[in-house]
Amino acid sequence: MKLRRTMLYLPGNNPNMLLRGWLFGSDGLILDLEDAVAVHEKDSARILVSRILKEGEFGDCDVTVRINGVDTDLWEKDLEAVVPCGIDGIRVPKVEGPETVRAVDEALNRIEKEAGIAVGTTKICCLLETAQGIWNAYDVAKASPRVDAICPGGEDLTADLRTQRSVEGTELEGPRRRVVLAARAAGIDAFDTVFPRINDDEGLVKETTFIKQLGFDGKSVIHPRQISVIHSVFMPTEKEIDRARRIVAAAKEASERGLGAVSVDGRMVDAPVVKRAVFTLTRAGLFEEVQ
Ligand SMILES: CC(=O)SCCNC(=O)CCNC(=O)[C@H](O)C(C)(C)COP(=O)(O)OP(=O)(O)OC[C@H]1O[C@@H](n2cnc3c(N)ncnc32)[C@H](O)[C@@H]1OP(=O)(O)O
Ligand SMILES: O=C([O-])CC(=O)C(=O)O
Ligand SMILES: [Mg+2]
Repeated sequence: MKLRRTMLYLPGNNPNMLLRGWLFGSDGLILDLEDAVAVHEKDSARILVSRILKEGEFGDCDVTVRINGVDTDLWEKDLEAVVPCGIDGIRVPKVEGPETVRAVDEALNRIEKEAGIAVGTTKICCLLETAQGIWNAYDVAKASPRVDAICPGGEDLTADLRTQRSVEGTELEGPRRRVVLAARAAGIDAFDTVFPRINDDEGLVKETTFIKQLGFDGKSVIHPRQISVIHSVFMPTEKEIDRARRIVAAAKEASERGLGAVSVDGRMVDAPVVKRAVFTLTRAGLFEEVQ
């Protein structure tokens, strides 16, 4: 079991960031070949990323690569360069519908076979950054068993919606709710978009608190200083952990004694309450207590 609260973007043309990115404590890394890389550097970034995947260090981070969009002539070359290196997954930008996922899935099948990697190993995280992509969120999430997460891409999406990113995030509220709903219906993870104001910790806490409440599992990150801020919002408080432990213990005892409903702190404890308590302990990293 592994938490995926923060995924740090590392520009694919920046050797310093690519080599040191794993040291900052994020749960995952996204080596980026798409929008962080200028058009004239696409080939050199692909070579650099592939080399660093082979020779670099990544600790326990979930390692993914954001490839270029399927509307370019770069995405298959990207896959061919990075998939044989043995990564956890790829992030596909600007996914508009299930057919995009199926095209990537087919290419992955071929590349994994040729590389002697078990077919299906490389997961797909889909970025939904157009109105059409958000509209098709559930179909995208179900398009291949490789899809293990979907996320709204707030920067591109606000451009497509003909609006601007506001401090309050009003313009992203509907898309975010739809992405979480689609992800949960499909049984996969939902990650939130990046927070672009790197020096605004207060704004980041506010946004993370909001997206956590909506049900997101984590957030993409552009700067190392954002990681601990997000982790602290996702970390349950001592009080929440204590209560969750007592709920799980009471439920266990009730089941051993053949009892149905029990109460903790004067509140009925039934199956959904236990489920939420287990989730709180999981989020606190107390995996052994929920086995
Ligand atoms: C809309 C989208 O598609 S978002 C995804 C694509 N965008 C990206 O990947 C951008 C990722 N982020 C960055 O490139 C940078 O954080 C920037 C350009 C926003 C700011 O960079 P800087 O001005 O260098 O920030 P700052 O001076 O605060 O950096 C402090 C240190 O953190 C390092 N750092 C900053 N961002 C990152 C990062 N994403 N990954 C790893 N290290 C980083 C810097 O290299 C610097 O290290 P140093 O002290 O050894 O020189
Ligand atoms: O949120 C992300 O992953 C970044 C992105 O591509 C966007 O916002 O357009
Ligand atoms: Mg984008």
